[in-house]
Amino acid sequence: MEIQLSQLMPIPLRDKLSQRKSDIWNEEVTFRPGTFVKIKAPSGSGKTTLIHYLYNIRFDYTGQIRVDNKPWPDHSKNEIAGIRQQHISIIFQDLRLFGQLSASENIELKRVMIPQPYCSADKVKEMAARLNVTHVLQQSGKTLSYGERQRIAIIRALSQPFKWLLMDEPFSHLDAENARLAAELIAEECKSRQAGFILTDLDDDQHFAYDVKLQL
Ligand SMILES: Nc1ncnc2c1ncn2[C@@H]1O[C@H](COP(=O)(O)OP(=O)(O)OP(=O)(O)O)[C@@H](O)[C@H]1O
Repeated sequence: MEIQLSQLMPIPLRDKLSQRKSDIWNEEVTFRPGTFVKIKAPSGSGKTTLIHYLYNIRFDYTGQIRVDNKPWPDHSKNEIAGIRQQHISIIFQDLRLFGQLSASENIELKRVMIPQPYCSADKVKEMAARLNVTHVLQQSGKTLSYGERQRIAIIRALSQPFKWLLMDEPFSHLDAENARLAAELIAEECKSRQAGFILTDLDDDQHFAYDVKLQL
């Protein structure tokens, strides 16, 4: 599944962004299937805005985003729901766990959303063990530390099928060792699905062998 951007520009940021050079804003960009893409940008330059455009939950832009060769607005509601269940997964910067549900229930909601779950309950346990969060699985979302929330959000995103994984500063609350463990798991899961990812971050990093590096 290819994602193509054509002359994409956030309407509220047009004046600010048109004054600086970007590899993405107002350019032609194609994200090829299976590629590991890093998008680097300083704070406030639109990383979250871009991720929300790519996931089709924010629409205040000019230009076009084509998913599977079709602009987002031309997809029906059912098609969009299907793409989010089967083809595009996401780790939000603000994580978006349900505070009243346990960590385990937060993951389970996503895992069983599709009739044939992609990933088994044992696989979830295995991922939790690898990311050192087994001990918080029964804890409510609102009592988790941000680092724990981030790892639960990563596991939740990996528990569904996808061809693209969108990640908005996915290691911002993790220490170096836990970030390394999370990156290793994400890379493995992407490779096994022949999936790509689009990751935003503030700075350079060595977490992945990126195929493409872009400046926002
Ligand atoms: N709906 C909106 N209307 C106007 N301005 C907005 C809107 N949403 C975000 N902004 C502004 O757009 C800019 C980019 O915001 P965004 O959250 O995308 O940046 P970011 O690169 O993800 O930042 P950070 O690294 O701090 O998370 C910010 O200056 C923000 O204040």
